[in-house]
Amino acid sequence: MNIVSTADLRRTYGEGETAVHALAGVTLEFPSGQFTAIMGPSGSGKSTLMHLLAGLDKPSSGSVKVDGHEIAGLHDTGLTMLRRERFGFVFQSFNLVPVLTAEENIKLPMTLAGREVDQEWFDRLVDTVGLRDRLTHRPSELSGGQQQRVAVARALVHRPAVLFADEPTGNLDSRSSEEVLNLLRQAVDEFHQTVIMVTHEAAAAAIADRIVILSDGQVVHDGAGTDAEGVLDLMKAVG
Ligand SMILES: Nc1ncnc2c1ncn2[C@@H]1O[C@H](COP(=O)(O)OP(=O)(O)OP(=O)(O)O)[C@@H](O)[C@H]1O
Repeated sequence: MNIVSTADLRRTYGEGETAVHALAGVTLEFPSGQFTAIMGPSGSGKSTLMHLLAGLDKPSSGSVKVDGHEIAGLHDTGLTMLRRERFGFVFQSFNLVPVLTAEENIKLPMTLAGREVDQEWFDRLVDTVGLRDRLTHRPSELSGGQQQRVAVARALVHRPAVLFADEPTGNLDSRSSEEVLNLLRQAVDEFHQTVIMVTHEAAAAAIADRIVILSDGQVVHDGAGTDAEGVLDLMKAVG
């Protein structure tokens, strides 16, 4: 089953001669339980695509469906609800709340939604991300890798339909990157999560089941995952 799908998705910034076609007709399907890496050169439309998929921006034309329902026409409150209920987010800049402890940060999506935290799930997440002994620490007392692991747990605490990751390893050293990527992989393999990750790092994309490459706002490659060398070859092949 497709959790998210797009049809002829377009997003144009500006008008007339100066218009930028950030997305120029993208049709993609994202089945449940798949780990997709979205790649492409700078300015190819990766962030624009992710923002549209996640209901953070509205398309100029075309369709975005979540669970088979069109979201392009939803009002802001509807989109906010959708994001809160169905999506989890991990960004390059961890985006944790500085005054909250790691535990409070992880539980925040539930607190905001006024929902009870499933303690068993919380415990499993905390053990998976390896932060049991850091739960009372504030973000400033954690390393970058630890902060990103808090962010991953936070993104999963409400069991989202899709976890969106935007350059999740962009601010991390290679060891922390590997830890965070392995966590995302575990989320797919063990928790049957669906992950859509934007990255320009071949080593990061190599963890995915599927590689989508954008160029000038269009899909120029959509195929099975491969190792880092294979990803680099793909990137070269599409120019
Ligand atoms: N708010 C905006 N206003 C005008 N143009 C924009 C805006 N956002 C993005 N663009 C343009 O749309 C195109 C796609 O941008 P986008 O950020 O989606 O690319 P990207 O692949 O994510 O790039 P990067 O890897 O550098 O983050 C670029 O040409 C960019 O300059």
